[in-house]
This record gives sequence, structure tokens and C-alpha cells, in this order.
Amino acid sequence: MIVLASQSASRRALLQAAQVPFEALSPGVDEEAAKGALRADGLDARALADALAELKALRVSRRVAGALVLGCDQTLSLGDGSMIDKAVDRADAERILKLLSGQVHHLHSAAVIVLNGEPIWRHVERVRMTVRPLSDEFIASYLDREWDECRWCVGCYRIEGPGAQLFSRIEGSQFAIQGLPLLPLLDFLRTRGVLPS
Ligand SMILES: Nc1nc2c(ncn2[C@@H]2O[C@H](COP(=O)(O)OP(=O)(O)OP(=O)(O)O)[C@@H](O)[C@H]2O)c(=O)[nH]1
Repeated sequence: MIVLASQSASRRALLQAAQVPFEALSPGVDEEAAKGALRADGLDARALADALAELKALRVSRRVAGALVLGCDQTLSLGDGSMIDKAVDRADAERILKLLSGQVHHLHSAAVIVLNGEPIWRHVERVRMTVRPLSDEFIASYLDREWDECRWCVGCYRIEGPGAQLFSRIEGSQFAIQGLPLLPLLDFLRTRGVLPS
């Protein structure tokens, strides 16, 4: 059994589908405040995802002595290294999708496992995402259908849903896009006897 320090339905679904025994606890982290402080320290997108994943796992680890606690986070970076946050409203989602249109961006999907307050494993997977050129009409119709679902997703897309229509190429793991670098995590869990080898 592991503890997932997350409120993400998508992360829970990934672990459930892979038959990883877990319980989920909310990390209770003010992510925006933490993100602001870490970015002020100059962390890039990859390091930021790793640090936030660790923070969530550490926060829950204090409450569950002896448990393997998994924290996760995702960040999205453009070619110039600038980062995109989750859309605050539908107009912001339109702005983001116009920014991503016809460009390559990277999604950084981090996972950290903490045991008794000590990080013992971490993995950040970078997925290279090529968005095809999107017309304003397509973006508007896509958000008409998908805004209520994709608003919780960094990048305004659910790759396993209509988000697939945004891309001409994806280089990396779909698991990592949906929420966490699953295969490296399963490798680690096998070494700990949580999963059968
Ligand atoms: N279903 C689905 N979810 C996605 C996709 N891309 C990103 N997400 C979700 O978008 C969210 C990214 O925000 P985060 O800040 O990393 O996580 P969160 O949802 O706030 O949840 P916590 O783990 O509690 O922080 C996660 O829940 C991801 O699982 C996707 O393509 N499909």
C-alpha cells in the first residue's frame, strides 16, 4: 500500500487502473504560494515540478509514519523556457491555446516518494508536445465542448479525450501527460515489494 498525496482524479484513476494499492490524502498545500516562492528562487519548469511534488509528499508524510507517500506535479514550458499555468477562466484558456498553437512545448511530469520525511525516490519525465496550427474557430469550438473538463488540466487538454485533436506529435509517455510517470514508478514499487516482480 502507498499513500497518494493528491486530490487529482486523474492520478487516482491511473493508479487504480494499474492496480497499485493506495489510499489518497489531500496534501493541503497552497500550490500557488509555493509555486511563486520557488519560481522567485529561479527554478525552471522541470525543477519546479519536482519541488512541488516533493512538497506535497513531505506534507502528507508527516501524517502517516512508515508509509511510502507519493507526491506528483506537472509544469508546462514553452521553447523560451517560460512557463504556462492552468487557465484561470475560459478566456485565459483561449489565450493559452493560441500561444501553444503551431508550437512545441514540454510537459514535465514529476513524482517523488517520501518515507518518514525523507525523499527516497524521484522521477521527472519530460514529454515533447507538438501542437498543430489551431484556428480561432477550432479553439472556440473545442472549448465549447471541453472547457468544463480540461479546466483542471495544465495546458487545457485531456490527452485521452478531445485534447488528442490538438496535436500532430507527442514524444513521451501518455501516462506522464495524464498525471504521473507511471512506468518508472511501477519499477520502483516492485523493488519495494509493493507490487509483484
Ligand atoms: N485526465 C487528464 N488529466 C490531466 C491531463 N493533463 C494534466 N492533467 C491533470 O492536470 C492536473 C495538473 O495539475 P497539478 O497541479 O499537477 O495537480 P492537481 O490536479 O492540482 O492535483 P494535486 O496532485 O492534488 O496537486 C493533474 O490533476 C493532472 O492529472 C490529461 O491529459 N488528462
